[in-house]
Amino acid sequence: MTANSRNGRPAAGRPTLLGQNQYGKAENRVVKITRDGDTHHIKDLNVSVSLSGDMEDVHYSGSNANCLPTDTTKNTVYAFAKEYGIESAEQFGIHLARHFVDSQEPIHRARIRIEEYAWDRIGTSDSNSKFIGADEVQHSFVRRGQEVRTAQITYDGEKWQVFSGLKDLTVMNSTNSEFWGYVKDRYTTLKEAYDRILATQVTGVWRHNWTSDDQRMPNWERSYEKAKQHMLDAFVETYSLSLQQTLYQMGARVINGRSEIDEIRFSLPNKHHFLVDLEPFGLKNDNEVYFAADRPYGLIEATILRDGAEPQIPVDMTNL
Ligand SMILES: O=c1[nH]c(=O)c2[nH]c(=O)[nH]c2[nH]1
Repeated sequence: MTANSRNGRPAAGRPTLLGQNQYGKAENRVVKITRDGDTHHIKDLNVSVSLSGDMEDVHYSGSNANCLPTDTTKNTVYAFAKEYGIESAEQFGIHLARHFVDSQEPIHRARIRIEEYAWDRIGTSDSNSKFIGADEVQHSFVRRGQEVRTAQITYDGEKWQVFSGLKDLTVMNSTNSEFWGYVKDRYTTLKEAYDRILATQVTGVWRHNWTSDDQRMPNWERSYEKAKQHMLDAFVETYSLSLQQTLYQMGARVINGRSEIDEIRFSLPNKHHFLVDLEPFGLKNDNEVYFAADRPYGLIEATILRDGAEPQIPVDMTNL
C-alpha cells in the first residue's frame, strides 16, 4: 500500500511522499509581570513554537501517537513563564527548545521564534505624584516606539478649524485597575476584577479654540507635548474602576490644563490581558502570567468638552 492509498483506495497518479514538515502553536502572546514591591517589571513576548521529528504517521495515516498537541506547546510557554521566569528572549527560547526535544522522543528539532515588545516607564510631569519611585512611575508603562501625531486643518476663507491628535500611543498600568459591580444578565460570565492590568492604545483628537487670524495663535508644538503629557499623567494617576473612567479623566485633564483646547475625543481599545490558569500544571498564578489577547477587544469611545463648548469632532475621526 502506498502512503496515500488510505482506505485501500489506490493512489491516483504517481505515489507521493511527505517532505519537510513542522508544526506547533504560533504567536503565543505572553506577558509576565514581576512585582518587586511596588515596582513592577514587564516582559512582553510573542512566542512561536515549531517542532519536527517522526511525524510521518500523523500525516500519512492520521495516527497521533507521536503528536504532542499544539495546545500543549502553548500551555508550556505560559507554564515556563511562571516556572523559569523570562530573563531574556534567548534564555526563555533555550529552555523551551531543550524541553521539547529532551522530553519527547519523536521530536528531534524545536525552533522557537520570539518577538519582544519593549515597554518604558512613563515619565510624569507631576513631581508630587504618589506613584513615582526614584523619579520613575512604578507600574505605568508606555510601549516603546513613537506615537503617530495627526492634524486636520480646515479653512473656509473666514474661519479656521484645527484638530490635533495622536494614535498608536500604547500604555499599560500593571495595577490600580478594577472592574466590578457591572450589570449581569444570563449571558454574563466575566469575573469581577479587583486588580487587573489596564492597557490601551490611545487614539485621540482634540480641537483648538483658535478659529480666526485675529486671535493669538497657539504654539502648536508645545500644545501637543503638553496635551500628551496631561493624558499620560491622568492615565498614571487615575485609580481606575473602568476604562471609561480613565478615558474621562484623561480628557478632563487636557481640557482643564490647556485653555486653547475645548474638545477632545478618544477611541480606546481595552487591550485585554487574561490571567492564565496554571492550576492544571500545579502552578499558582499570582497575577504574574497573562495572555495578551489581540481580539476581540472592548472599544471605549467618548468626547469630553469644555462646559458650554459645541461638539465638532466627528464621531468617526477616531476609529479610522
Ligand atoms: O473598563 C472596562 N469597561 C467595560 O465596559 C468593560 N466590559 C468588560 O467586559 N470589561 C470592561 N472593562
